[in-house]
Amino acid sequence: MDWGNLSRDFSLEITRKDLGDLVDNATLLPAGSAISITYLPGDRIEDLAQVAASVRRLGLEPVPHISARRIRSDEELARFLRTLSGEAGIRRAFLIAGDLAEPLGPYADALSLVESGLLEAHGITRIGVAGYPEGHPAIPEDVLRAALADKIAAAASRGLDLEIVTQFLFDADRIADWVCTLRAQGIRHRVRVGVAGPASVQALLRYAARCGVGASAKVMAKYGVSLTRLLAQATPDRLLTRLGERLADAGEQNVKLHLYPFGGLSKTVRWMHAYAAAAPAIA
Ligand SMILES: NC(=O)C1=CN([C@@H]2O[C@H](COP(=O)(O)OP(=O)(O)OC[C@H]3O[C@@H](n4cnc5c(N)ncnc54)[C@H](O)[C@@H]3O)[C@@H](O)[C@H]2O)C=CC1
Ligand SMILES: Nc1nc(=O)c2c([nH]1)NC[C@@H]1CN(c3ccc(C(=O)N[C@@H](CCC(=O)O)C(=O)O)cc3)CN21
Repeated sequence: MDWGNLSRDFSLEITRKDLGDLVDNATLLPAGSAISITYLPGDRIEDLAQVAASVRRLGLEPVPHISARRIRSDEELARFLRTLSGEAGIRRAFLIAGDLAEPLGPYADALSLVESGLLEAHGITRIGVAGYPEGHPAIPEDVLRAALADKIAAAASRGLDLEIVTQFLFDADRIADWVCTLRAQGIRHRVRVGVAGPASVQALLRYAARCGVGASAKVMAKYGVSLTRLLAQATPDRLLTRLGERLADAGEQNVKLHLYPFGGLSKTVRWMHAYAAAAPAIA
Protein backbone atom coordinates (compact mmCIF):
# COMPACT_ATOMS: atom_id res chain seq x y z
CA MET A 1 0.00 0.00 0.00
CA ASP A 2 1.35 3.43 -1.01
CA TRP A 3 0.28 4.99 2.24
CA GLY A 4 3.34 7.02 3.26
CA ASN A 5 3.75 8.60 -0.15
CA LEU A 6 0.08 9.61 -0.38
CA SER A 7 0.01 11.24 3.03
CA ARG A 8 3.05 13.48 2.54
CA ASP A 9 2.94 16.97 0.96
CA PHE A 10 -0.83 17.22 1.20
CA SER A 11 -2.56 20.52 0.52
CA LEU A 12 -5.52 22.01 2.30
CA GLU A 13 -8.29 24.28 1.06
CA ILE A 14 -9.60 27.08 3.27
CA THR A 15 -12.10 29.89 3.04
CA ARG A 16 -11.67 33.34 4.58
CA LYS A 17 -13.69 32.13 7.58
CA ASP A 18 -11.22 29.34 8.38
CA LEU A 19 -8.28 31.65 9.07
CA GLY A 20 -8.68 31.67 12.87
CA ASP A 21 -8.71 27.88 12.94
CA LEU A 22 -5.69 27.79 10.66
CA VAL A 23 -3.73 30.01 13.07
CA ASP A 24 -4.71 27.71 15.97
CA ASN A 25 -3.61 24.57 14.12
CA ALA A 26 -0.65 25.80 12.07
CA THR A 27 1.94 23.97 14.19
CA LEU A 28 0.35 20.68 13.11
CA LEU A 29 1.11 21.43 9.47
CA PRO A 30 4.52 20.85 7.86
CA ALA A 31 6.26 24.17 7.06
CA GLY A 32 5.56 25.29 3.52
CA SER A 33 2.33 23.24 3.17
CA ALA A 34 0.20 24.54 0.32
CA ILE A 35 -2.95 26.31 1.53
CA SER A 36 -5.48 26.87 -1.22
CA ILE A 37 -7.78 29.83 -0.60
CA THR A 38 -11.31 29.55 -2.04
CA TYR A 39 -12.64 32.76 -3.58
CA LEU A 40 -16.20 32.66 -2.27
CA PRO A 41 -18.97 34.73 -3.81
CA GLY A 42 -18.96 38.00 -1.89
CA ASP A 43 -15.22 37.91 -1.11
CA ARG A 44 -13.21 40.92 -2.25
CA ILE A 45 -9.72 40.83 -3.74
CA GLU A 46 -8.44 42.61 -0.63
CA ASP A 47 -9.98 39.90 1.60
CA LEU A 48 -8.24 37.18 -0.37
CA ALA A 49 -4.92 39.05 -0.28
CA GLN A 50 -5.15 39.48 3.50
CA VAL A 51 -5.84 35.80 4.01
CA ALA A 52 -2.94 34.94 1.69
CA ALA A 53 -0.63 37.28 3.63
CA SER A 54 -1.65 35.64 6.93
CA VAL A 55 -1.01 32.19 5.46
CA ARG A 56 2.47 33.33 4.37
CA ARG A 57 3.22 34.71 7.87
CA LEU A 58 2.39 31.29 9.32
CA GLY A 59 5.19 29.80 7.21
CA LEU A 60 2.73 28.16 4.81
CA GLU A 61 2.41 28.57 1.03
CA PRO A 62 -0.69 30.54 -0.04
CA VAL A 63 -2.40 29.33 -3.23
CA PRO A 64 -5.20 31.82 -3.97
CA HIS A 65 -8.00 30.81 -6.33
CA ILE A 66 -8.45 32.98 -9.36
CA SER A 67 -11.94 32.64 -10.76
CA ALA A 68 -11.75 33.65 -14.43
CA ARG A 69 -15.42 34.40 -15.01
CA ARG A 70 -15.60 36.82 -12.08
CA ILE A 71 -12.86 39.13 -13.38
CA ARG A 72 -14.29 42.20 -15.12
CA SER A 73 -11.28 43.46 -17.08
CA ASP A 74 -7.57 43.06 -17.84
CA GLU A 75 -6.93 45.90 -15.38
CA GLU A 76 -8.82 44.04 -12.66
CA LEU A 77 -6.74 40.88 -13.19
CA ALA A 78 -3.53 42.91 -13.09
CA ARG A 79 -4.65 44.66 -9.89
CA PHE A 80 -5.67 41.34 -8.34
CA LEU A 81 -2.27 39.81 -9.05
CA ARG A 82 -0.37 42.94 -8.01
CA THR A 83 -2.18 42.97 -4.67
CA LEU A 84 -1.60 39.26 -4.04
CA SER A 85 2.02 39.56 -5.03
CA GLY A 86 2.68 42.71 -2.98
CA GLU A 87 0.87 41.56 0.17
CA ALA A 88 1.61 37.86 0.18
CA GLY A 89 4.46 37.25 -2.26
CA ILE A 90 2.41 34.63 -4.06
CA ARG A 91 4.22 32.14 -6.27
CA ARG A 92 1.30 29.85 -6.92
CA ALA A 93 -2.36 30.14 -7.89
CA PHE A 94 -5.29 27.83 -8.64
CA LEU A 95 -7.03 28.83 -11.86
CA ILE A 96 -10.71 28.01 -12.24
CA ALA A 97 -13.42 29.17 -14.65
CA GLY A 98 -15.99 29.80 -11.90
CA ASP A 99 -19.61 28.72 -11.59
CA LEU A 100 -21.04 31.81 -13.33
CA ALA A 101 -22.97 30.81 -16.46
CA GLU A 102 -21.60 33.89 -18.27
CA PRO A 103 -18.25 35.63 -17.67
CA LEU A 104 -18.35 39.17 -16.22
CA GLY A 105 -15.35 40.19 -18.36
CA PRO A 106 -12.83 38.96 -20.92
CA TYR A 107 -11.89 35.67 -19.18
CA ALA A 108 -14.29 32.79 -19.89
CA ASP A 109 -11.99 29.99 -18.79
CA ALA A 110 -8.79 29.15 -16.96
CA LEU A 111 -6.85 28.95 -20.25
CA SER A 112 -7.42 32.65 -20.95
CA LEU A 113 -5.83 33.48 -17.57
CA VAL A 114 -2.70 31.53 -18.55
CA GLU A 115 -2.62 33.18 -21.98
CA SER A 116 -2.91 36.68 -20.48
CA GLY A 117 0.81 36.58 -19.67
CA LEU A 118 0.02 38.35 -16.40
CA LEU A 119 0.68 35.34 -14.15
CA GLU A 120 4.43 35.03 -14.72
CA ALA A 121 4.68 38.83 -14.87
CA HIS A 122 3.54 38.87 -11.22
CA GLY A 123 5.87 36.19 -9.91
CA ILE A 124 3.71 33.10 -10.32
CA THR A 125 5.73 30.02 -11.20
CA ARG A 126 3.27 27.19 -10.58
CA ILE A 127 -0.43 26.88 -11.32
CA GLY A 128 -3.13 24.44 -10.34
CA VAL A 129 -5.96 23.53 -12.70
CA ALA A 130 -9.06 21.43 -12.08
CA GLY A 131 -9.54 17.76 -12.90
CA TYR A 132 -12.85 15.85 -12.96
CA PRO A 133 -12.59 12.08 -12.40
CA GLU A 134 -16.42 11.85 -12.53
CA GLY A 135 -16.86 14.36 -15.31
CA HIS A 136 -18.65 17.69 -14.84
CA PRO A 137 -22.46 18.11 -14.75
CA ALA A 138 -22.45 20.97 -17.28
CA ILE A 139 -19.30 20.46 -19.39
CA PRO A 140 -19.00 17.55 -21.87
CA GLU A 141 -16.14 15.11 -21.42
CA ASP A 142 -14.41 15.95 -24.72
CA VAL A 143 -14.50 19.67 -23.86
CA LEU A 144 -12.92 18.97 -20.47
CA ARG A 145 -10.24 16.80 -22.07
CA ALA A 146 -9.36 19.42 -24.70
CA ALA A 147 -9.36 22.20 -22.06
CA LEU A 148 -6.91 20.27 -19.89
CA ALA A 149 -4.60 19.60 -22.85
CA ASP A 150 -4.73 23.29 -23.85
CA LYS A 151 -3.95 24.45 -20.31
CA ILE A 152 -1.00 22.04 -20.09
CA ALA A 153 0.41 23.25 -23.42
CA ALA A 154 -0.09 26.94 -22.58
CA ALA A 155 1.54 26.57 -19.16
CA ALA A 156 4.50 24.71 -20.64
CA SER A 157 5.06 27.35 -23.31
CA ARG A 158 5.17 30.04 -20.60
CA GLY A 159 7.46 28.08 -18.28
CA LEU A 160 4.77 27.62 -15.63
CA ASP A 161 4.75 24.37 -13.63
CA LEU A 162 1.32 22.81 -13.50
CA GLU A 163 -0.49 20.42 -11.22
CA ILE A 164 -3.99 19.01 -11.50
CA VAL A 165 -6.28 19.30 -8.47
CA THR A 166 -9.38 17.17 -8.65
CA GLN A 167 -12.88 17.96 -7.64
CA PHE A 168 -13.59 16.01 -4.43
CA LEU A 169 -15.31 12.67 -4.80
CA PHE A 170 -16.11 9.58 -2.80
CA ASP A 171 -15.24 6.69 -5.11
CA ALA A 172 -11.59 5.60 -4.92
CA ASP A 173 -11.81 3.43 -8.03
CA ARG A 174 -13.13 6.28 -10.16
CA ILE A 175 -10.16 8.36 -9.05
CA ALA A 176 -7.61 5.60 -9.70
CA ASP A 177 -9.12 4.76 -13.12
CA TRP A 178 -9.00 8.43 -14.10
CA VAL A 179 -5.37 8.83 -13.03
CA CYS A 180 -4.48 5.75 -15.11
CA THR A 181 -6.31 7.24 -18.11
CA LEU A 182 -4.36 10.50 -17.78
CA ARG A 183 -1.08 8.61 -17.61
CA ALA A 184 -2.07 6.55 -20.67
CA GLN A 185 -2.64 9.85 -22.50
CA GLY A 186 0.92 10.87 -21.61
CA ILE A 187 -0.12 13.38 -18.93
CA ARG A 188 2.38 12.82 -16.13
CA HIS A 189 1.81 15.94 -14.03
CA ARG A 190 1.26 15.79 -10.31
CA VAL A 191 -2.35 15.02 -9.44
CA ARG A 192 -3.81 16.20 -6.16
CA VAL A 193 -6.85 14.13 -5.32
CA GLY A 194 -9.62 16.17 -3.72
CA VAL A 195 -10.84 14.46 -0.55
CA ALA A 196 -13.29 15.64 2.11
CA GLY A 197 -11.94 15.76 5.65
CA PRO A 198 -13.97 14.36 8.57
CA ALA A 199 -17.53 15.72 8.42
CA SER A 200 -21.11 14.67 9.09
CA VAL A 201 -22.83 12.71 6.33
CA GLN A 202 -25.28 15.60 6.11
CA ALA A 203 -22.51 18.11 5.41
CA LEU A 204 -20.92 15.85 2.81
CA LEU A 205 -24.23 15.48 0.98
CA ARG A 206 -24.84 19.22 1.08
CA TYR A 207 -21.47 20.03 -0.48
CA ALA A 208 -21.80 17.19 -2.99
CA ALA A 209 -25.13 18.60 -4.18
CA ARG A 210 -23.72 22.11 -4.39
CA CYS A 211 -20.64 21.05 -6.36
CA GLY A 212 -22.25 18.45 -8.64
CA VAL A 213 -20.46 15.50 -7.03
CA GLY A 214 -21.92 11.95 -7.02
CA ALA A 215 -23.04 10.70 -3.59
CA SER A 216 -25.36 7.76 -4.32
CA ALA A 217 -26.16 5.28 -1.53
CA LYS A 218 -23.89 2.78 -3.27
CA VAL A 219 -20.90 5.11 -3.50
CA MET A 220 -21.37 6.32 0.05
CA ALA A 221 -21.61 2.75 1.36
CA LYS A 222 -18.26 2.07 -0.28
CA TYR A 223 -16.95 5.26 1.36
CA GLY A 224 -18.10 3.75 4.67
CA VAL A 225 -21.28 5.65 5.47
CA SER A 226 -25.02 5.06 5.47
CA LEU A 227 -27.33 7.76 4.12
CA THR A 228 -29.83 6.96 6.86
CA ARG A 229 -27.41 8.21 9.53
CA LEU A 230 -27.08 11.84 8.56
CA LEU A 231 -25.48 13.01 11.78
CA ALA A 232 -22.81 10.31 11.81
CA GLN A 233 -19.24 11.45 11.19
CA ALA A 234 -17.49 10.17 8.09
CA THR A 235 -13.74 10.09 7.51
CA PRO A 236 -11.92 9.35 4.24
CA ASP A 237 -9.87 6.48 5.72
CA ARG A 238 -11.52 3.75 3.66
CA LEU A 239 -11.24 5.74 0.46
CA LEU A 240 -7.55 6.37 1.10
CA THR A 241 -6.80 2.73 1.87
CA ARG A 242 -8.41 1.66 -1.39
CA LEU A 243 -6.81 4.51 -3.34
CA GLY A 244 -3.39 3.72 -1.88
CA GLU A 245 -3.75 0.08 -2.96
CA ARG A 246 -4.82 0.95 -6.47
CA LEU A 247 -2.06 3.54 -6.95
CA ALA A 248 0.58 1.16 -5.60
CA ASP A 249 -0.63 -1.52 -8.05
CA ALA A 250 -0.24 1.04 -10.85
CA GLY A 251 3.25 2.00 -9.65
CA GLU A 252 1.99 5.58 -9.32
CA GLN A 253 4.18 7.99 -7.32
CA ASN A 254 2.97 11.44 -8.29
CA VAL A 255 -0.42 11.60 -6.59
CA LYS A 256 -0.99 13.66 -3.44
CA LEU A 257 -4.02 14.69 -1.39
CA HIS A 258 -5.96 17.94 -1.43
CA LEU A 259 -8.21 18.17 1.63
CA TYR A 260 -11.53 20.00 1.77
CA PRO A 261 -12.45 20.61 5.42
CA PHE A 262 -16.22 20.49 5.06
CA GLY A 263 -16.60 19.59 8.74
CA GLY A 264 -14.33 22.38 9.96
CA LEU A 265 -10.63 23.04 9.58
CA SER A 266 -9.51 21.97 13.08
CA LYS A 267 -11.06 18.55 12.70
CA THR A 268 -9.46 18.03 9.29
CA VAL A 269 -5.99 19.19 10.34
CA ARG A 270 -6.03 17.02 13.47
CA TRP A 271 -7.25 14.01 11.53
CA MET A 272 -4.61 14.50 8.82
CA HIS A 273 -1.87 14.95 11.38
CA ALA A 274 -2.77 11.65 13.04
CA TYR A 275 -3.10 9.92 9.67
CA ALA A 276 0.27 11.14 8.39
CA ALA A 277 1.97 10.30 11.70
CA ALA A 278 0.65 6.73 11.51
CA ALA A 279 1.72 6.26 7.89
CA PRO A 280 4.95 4.34 7.43
CA ALA A 281 7.71 6.43 5.82
CA ILE A 282 7.93 4.47 2.59
CA ALA A 283 8.21 5.34 -1.06
N1 LIG B 1 -12.96 21.64 -9.22
C1 LIG B 1 -13.14 22.63 -8.41
O1 LIG B 1 -12.56 22.66 -7.32
C2 LIG B 1 -14.08 23.72 -8.74
C3 LIG B 1 -14.84 23.66 -9.89
N2 LIG B 1 -15.67 24.67 -10.23
C4 LIG B 1 -16.42 24.66 -11.49
O2 LIG B 1 -15.98 23.79 -12.50
C5 LIG B 1 -16.22 24.34 -13.82
C6 LIG B 1 -15.05 24.25 -14.76
O3 LIG B 1 -13.97 25.03 -14.37
P1 LIG B 1 -12.55 24.73 -15.03
O4 LIG B 1 -12.25 23.31 -14.80
O5 LIG B 1 -11.61 25.75 -14.58
O6 LIG B 1 -12.87 24.90 -16.59
P2 LIG B 1 -12.01 25.57 -17.76
O7 LIG B 1 -11.77 26.98 -17.49
O8 LIG B 1 -10.84 24.74 -18.06
O9 LIG B 1 -13.06 25.49 -18.96
C7 LIG B 1 -13.33 24.28 -19.64
C8 LIG B 1 -14.46 24.51 -20.62
O10 LIG B 1 -15.71 24.57 -19.93
C9 LIG B 1 -16.35 25.82 -20.15
N3 LIG B 1 -16.90 26.26 -18.88
C10 LIG B 1 -16.19 26.64 -17.79
N4 LIG B 1 -17.01 26.99 -16.79
C11 LIG B 1 -18.25 26.82 -17.24
C12 LIG B 1 -19.50 27.05 -16.66
N5 LIG B 1 -19.62 27.51 -15.40
N6 LIG B 1 -20.59 26.77 -17.41
C13 LIG B 1 -20.45 26.30 -18.67
N7 LIG B 1 -19.28 26.09 -19.28
C14 LIG B 1 -18.18 26.35 -18.59
C15 LIG B 1 -15.24 26.74 -20.65
O11 LIG B 1 -15.73 27.78 -21.44
C16 LIG B 1 -14.35 25.80 -21.41
O12 LIG B 1 -14.84 25.55 -22.70
C17 LIG B 1 -16.68 25.68 -13.57
O13 LIG B 1 -18.10 25.68 -13.62
C18 LIG B 1 -16.15 25.90 -12.22
O14 LIG B 1 -16.76 26.94 -11.63
C19 LIG B 1 -15.72 25.76 -9.40
C20 LIG B 1 -14.98 25.87 -8.26
C21 LIG B 1 -14.11 24.84 -7.85
N1 LIG C 1 -18.44 23.33 -9.00
C1 LIG C 1 -17.81 23.66 -7.87
N2 LIG C 1 -18.02 24.88 -7.36
C2 LIG C 1 -17.40 25.25 -6.22
O1 LIG C 1 -17.60 26.41 -5.79
C3 LIG C 1 -16.52 24.33 -5.58
C4 LIG C 1 -16.34 23.07 -6.14
N3 LIG C 1 -16.99 22.76 -7.29
N4 LIG C 1 -15.53 22.16 -5.54
C5 LIG C 1 -15.02 22.35 -4.22
C6 LIG C 1 -14.75 23.78 -3.90
C7 LIG C 1 -14.81 24.05 -2.39
N5 LIG C 1 -15.79 25.09 -2.24
C8 LIG C 1 -16.28 25.58 -1.04
C9 LIG C 1 -17.41 26.37 -1.00
C10 LIG C 1 -17.89 26.84 0.19
C11 LIG C 1 -17.26 26.53 1.37
C12 LIG C 1 -17.82 27.02 2.66
O2 LIG C 1 -17.26 26.84 3.71
N6 LIG C 1 -19.03 27.63 2.57
C13 LIG C 1 -19.89 28.14 3.59
C14 LIG C 1 -20.54 27.08 4.44
C15 LIG C 1 -21.75 26.60 3.69
C16 LIG C 1 -22.35 25.33 4.25
O3 LIG C 1 -22.04 24.92 5.38
O4 LIG C 1 -23.13 24.73 3.51
C17 LIG C 1 -19.39 29.34 4.27
O5 LIG C 1 -19.46 29.50 5.48
O6 LIG C 1 -18.96 30.21 3.50
C18 LIG C 1 -16.13 25.75 1.34
C19 LIG C 1 -15.65 25.27 0.15
C20 LIG C 1 -16.28 25.55 -3.48
N7 LIG C 1 -15.85 24.61 -4.43
